[in-house]
Amino acid sequence: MPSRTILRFTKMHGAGNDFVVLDNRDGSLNLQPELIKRLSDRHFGVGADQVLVVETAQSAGNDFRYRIFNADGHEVQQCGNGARCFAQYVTDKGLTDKNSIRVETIPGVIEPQIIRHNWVKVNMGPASFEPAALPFVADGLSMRKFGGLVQYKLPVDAGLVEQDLWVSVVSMGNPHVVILLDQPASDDLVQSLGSTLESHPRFPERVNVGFLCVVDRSRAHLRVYERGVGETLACGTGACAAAVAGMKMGLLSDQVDIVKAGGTLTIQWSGNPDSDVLMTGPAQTVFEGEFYL
Ligand SMILES: N[C@@H](CCC[C@H](N)C(=O)O)C(=O)O
Repeated sequence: MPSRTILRFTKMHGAGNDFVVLDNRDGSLNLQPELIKRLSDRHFGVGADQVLVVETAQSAGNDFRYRIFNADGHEVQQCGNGARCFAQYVTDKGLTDKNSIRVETIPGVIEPQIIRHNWVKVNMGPASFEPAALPFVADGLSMRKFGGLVQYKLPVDAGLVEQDLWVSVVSMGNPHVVILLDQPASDDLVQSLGSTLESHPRFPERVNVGFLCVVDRSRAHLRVYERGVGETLACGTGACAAAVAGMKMGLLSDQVDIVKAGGTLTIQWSGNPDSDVLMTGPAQTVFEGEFYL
């Protein structure tokens, strides 16, 4: 029997947004795009929307470093559902005995807190509505205000939709465009408009596309076509972005349940520009395994 190099992993999900979680505290993993793509592949690999990596913190006072890779192999800045799974993972593995941890990500430190087993609240830091933060090239576009939120008139040609579309942009450390609809988005709309906007030239680093439909002031439906993945059953930063957009528009209260195909996340935000966005929801281990490299 030939010897095989084995990569141990944990499969997790947060509201159906699924992850392969790797422990790289010793820095030994070679996290090349090819490996990420193989792990994420639903037919030839484990299957995941994102690969999450646990590393040691680089600054004193922080507990861990958290790296995130989309299924297409690209490293990205932030992942909300992943943040809850990250906290549950380091707790389950006994890597910390703290209830609340400080976790380094590319845009800054986030603070997940275990509320109870498999239920995590995360301080995701502030939202930004500045185009440059995504980045989004807004030059020359018409703008209007919806409540306190700027909307941009974006020319789109996406098969089903060939028109000017009013959109808002939000950075949760990673880029989001939010489209407000009167009714929940159809599959066709999410696929055609999602894929077109994800790589629209106005978003040079591509974008996550959220389709928001408000039910009442404390509840909204959301579908997200994620950058580097396609539509997922839930997107945590997408829920934060859509919720704060809806709050700024005056349509949602300061605590809202965002309902997605895979589950519901609760988002809280005071509305002050510098205040942090809080996200609460599930984080579940599914299985552990060994991947043959
Ligand atoms: N599923 C995530 C977001 C993951 C990253 C995103 N696709 C991006 O490219 O920015 C979440 O729960 O936030």
